[in-house]
Amino acid sequence: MQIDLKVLDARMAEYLPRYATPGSAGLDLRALLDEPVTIAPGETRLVRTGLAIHIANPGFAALILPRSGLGHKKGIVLGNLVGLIDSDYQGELMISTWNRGAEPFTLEPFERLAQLMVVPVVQPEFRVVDEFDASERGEGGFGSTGTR
Ligand SMILES: O=c1ccn([C@H]2C[C@H](O)[C@@H](COP(=O)(O)OP(=O)(O)OP(=O)(O)O)O2)c(=O)[nH]1
Ligand SMILES: [Mg+2]
Repeated sequence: MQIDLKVLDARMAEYLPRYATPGSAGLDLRALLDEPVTIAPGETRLVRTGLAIHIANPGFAALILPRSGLGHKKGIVLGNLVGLIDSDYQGELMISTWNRGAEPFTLEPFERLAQLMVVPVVQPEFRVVDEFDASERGEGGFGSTGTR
């Protein structure tokens, strides 16, 4: 599959997203910054990537996810928890960067900050009914099958 990609800032041309290994699900996204930025504990900053994609096919979307190492060790995750990139979005990919940790974090220009995963999407039609066909679970939820 191919997805159109625009390089919105020439500095990103040498950092085009690529799969790090043959089995990678995600592509690292880098921070487009003029200089290092320090994000205080609790602070959220919208960080540019300098890239835009147009997925075009409504059967796909992309998710922006945290990088595990930054998230676990430094507390750098996403202010929206997960970013959803619609197939018709043509604007710049932006990373809502939340320092949920206890220490200030200095983000360096072009540092790998988050990752992008392309996923299949279905857009079902909704058929309004009065009753559902019976299922084993029925309406049980929120621990109804036990907690361990
Ligand atoms: O982390 C993110 C999340 C979203 N987007 C872009 C792509 C997405 O297609 C668009 C809209 O995102 P979403 O629908 O989640 O936000 P919204 O608050 O509902 O905005 P809108 O009214 O534009 O749909 O913003 C990003 O660049 N980064
Ligand atoms: Mg929306």
